[in-house]
Amino acid sequence: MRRTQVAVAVLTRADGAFLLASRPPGKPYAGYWEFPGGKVEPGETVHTALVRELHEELGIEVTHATPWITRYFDYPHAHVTLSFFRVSGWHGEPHAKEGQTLAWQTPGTIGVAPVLPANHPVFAALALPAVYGITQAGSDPAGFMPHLDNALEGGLRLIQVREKSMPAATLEAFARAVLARAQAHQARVLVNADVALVQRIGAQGVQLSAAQLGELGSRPDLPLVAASCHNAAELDRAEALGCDFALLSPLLPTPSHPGAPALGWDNFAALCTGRTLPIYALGGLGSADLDRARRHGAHGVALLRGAWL
Ligand SMILES: Nc1nc2c([nH]c(=O)n2[C@@H]2O[C@H](COP(=O)(O)OP(=O)(O)OP(=O)(O)O)[C@@H](O)[C@H]2O)c(=O)[nH]1
Ligand SMILES: [Mg+2]
Repeated sequence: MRRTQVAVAVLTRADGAFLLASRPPGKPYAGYWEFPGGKVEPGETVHTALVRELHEELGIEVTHATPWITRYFDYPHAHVTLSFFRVSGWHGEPHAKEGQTLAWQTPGTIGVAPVLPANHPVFAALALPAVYGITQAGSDPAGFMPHLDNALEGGLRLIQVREKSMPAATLEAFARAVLARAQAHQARVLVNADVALVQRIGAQGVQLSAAQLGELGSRPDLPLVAASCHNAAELDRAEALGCDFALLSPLLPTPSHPGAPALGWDNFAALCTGRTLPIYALGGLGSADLDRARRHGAHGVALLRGAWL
């Protein structure tokens, strides 16, 4: 069956709420909740289709839309490729022009049902924050804690414990301390590479190395599984394993990996295109680079030094 190309919008307000619409009577899956959007017509790019659909369905003019993730789903009536965009800028007040019902939703707590079956993983992806902080305690775990507290106070909600040079016992104590502080802020913690350590301390997930991606036969049984990727083959593997998100690095040259060839923005954007996984850009970035990273297809930015300033 031919694949139908669909442009889909996650219209997001400044307070983080996003818009869902119920499908009007007469369409397949009438009454189901979906993101606004619709089919790409001949001669259109996905972006122009998105702009047209939001004008037709909601009466708004899109001013800022960035590519996000892609979903491939087979319905009995159609095989669809759903190209999701985040829409964060528009003129006008969204209103239902086609008999839909509209509802603003908070990420993490969807208050409407049923939703279109293709969309379930999309809500989990939307609940991943924009910034992923990677610890840099080095040989001073105690000295790192005030930086962690500051970052949590400042809104950091996703953390990777990655301390390659820490002895095992120190690392376990450090990871437990990070987890306790994170949980007080409903922040989630992943630990680099060590599934057994994640399970022992009850952290939310593991950040798999590219080498582990090649070795694992199946997804570790944890709430969050992320992958560290550097090329298309590793991203393919991360998707096949059913990871929740990926890091893609190094985007720019960085002092933490001197001499490693950087991808650059164009290669980064090409690697993000068509991916089902949300991708965090890593390498040489600061939090001020979030919008630029998103314009190149990133879900968010992963920061080492930049998360703990
Ligand atoms: N708009 C939209 N479509 C979705 C989502 N999820 C999903 O599986 N789809 C599927 O994508 C396809 C295209 O959707 P659509 O019915 O909105 O297309 P459209 O606006 O061009 O409508 P039309 O064909 O009635 O003119 C449908 O098969 C729909 O089930 C979603 O979140 N939003
Ligand atoms: Mg539509």
